[in-house]
Amino acid sequence: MTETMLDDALRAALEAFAARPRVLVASDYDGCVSPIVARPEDAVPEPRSMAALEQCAAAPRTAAALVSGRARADLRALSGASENITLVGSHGAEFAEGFDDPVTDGQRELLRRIVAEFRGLSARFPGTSVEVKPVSTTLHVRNASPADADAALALAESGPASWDGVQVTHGKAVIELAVIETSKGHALDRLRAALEVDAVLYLGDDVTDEKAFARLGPDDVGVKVGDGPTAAHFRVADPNGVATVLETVAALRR
Ligand SMILES: O=P(O)(O)OC[C@H]1O[C@H](O[C@H]2O[C@H](CO)[C@@H](O)[C@H](O)[C@H]2O)[C@H](O)[C@@H](O)[C@@H]1O
Repeated sequence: MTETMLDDALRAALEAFAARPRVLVASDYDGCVSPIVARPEDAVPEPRSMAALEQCAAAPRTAAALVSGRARADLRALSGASENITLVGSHGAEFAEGFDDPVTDGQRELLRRIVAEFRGLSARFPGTSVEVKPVSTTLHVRNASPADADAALALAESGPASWDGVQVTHGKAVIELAVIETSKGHALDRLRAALEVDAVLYLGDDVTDEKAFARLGPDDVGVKVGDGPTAAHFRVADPNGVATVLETVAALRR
């Protein structure tokens, strides 16, 4: 990939951020560190981004994290992140220690029923697929015809998405149903407190990242990746821009 130029305002914000004593550099995974691809299992990271994130994690008084909708174990396997990078899965709910609250038998049973519904839908609509995670499941429609994608999503909405205890997230060519509350904003709050950092940089491309951007303060930097409404103050076009942001911060913190 080619280098992306950062605009002057973003460059200045990154310099001010990097001048803070203790910082956290955190990013979403899919659509940021990895480009969006047809099959979720093929989402490998942009090498420049992972190298820069590892450099940040190794720099003095600098923490690095990936905060993803993925199952934490899948995030570890796909990203190839070292133990130096903090991984948070399940849209901000899944830490190395597990979930904030134990997942109940009732929630496990609800998830089992949702997965069964999704598998039934997926069997009816070619090109759709089901991803099962510890507290949620995702119906993917990226590889279905537009008509089949719309029909599958509509049936998911009117079916399991309407059940009691189900949290609905709309993402990129997916609908995701969780049996616990998830929030990347909560994840950032928890990381900020645990790591005792003075400022946070967060990059994200999807609707779930807006909960993280909403938790950023005046000393923090939020970078939206791609188009769409956002609470972030800065924007880059694509994962190539993410790599440039991370490389810039890594160089400033070295
Ligand atoms: O929070 P993220 O790290 O951005 O994870 C969000 C979801 O990402 C994955 O799905 C998305 O990426 C896939 C691979 O590029 C793409 O095929 C799919 O259409 C996208 O929605 C992942 O599969 C989900 O589990 C995550 O929730």
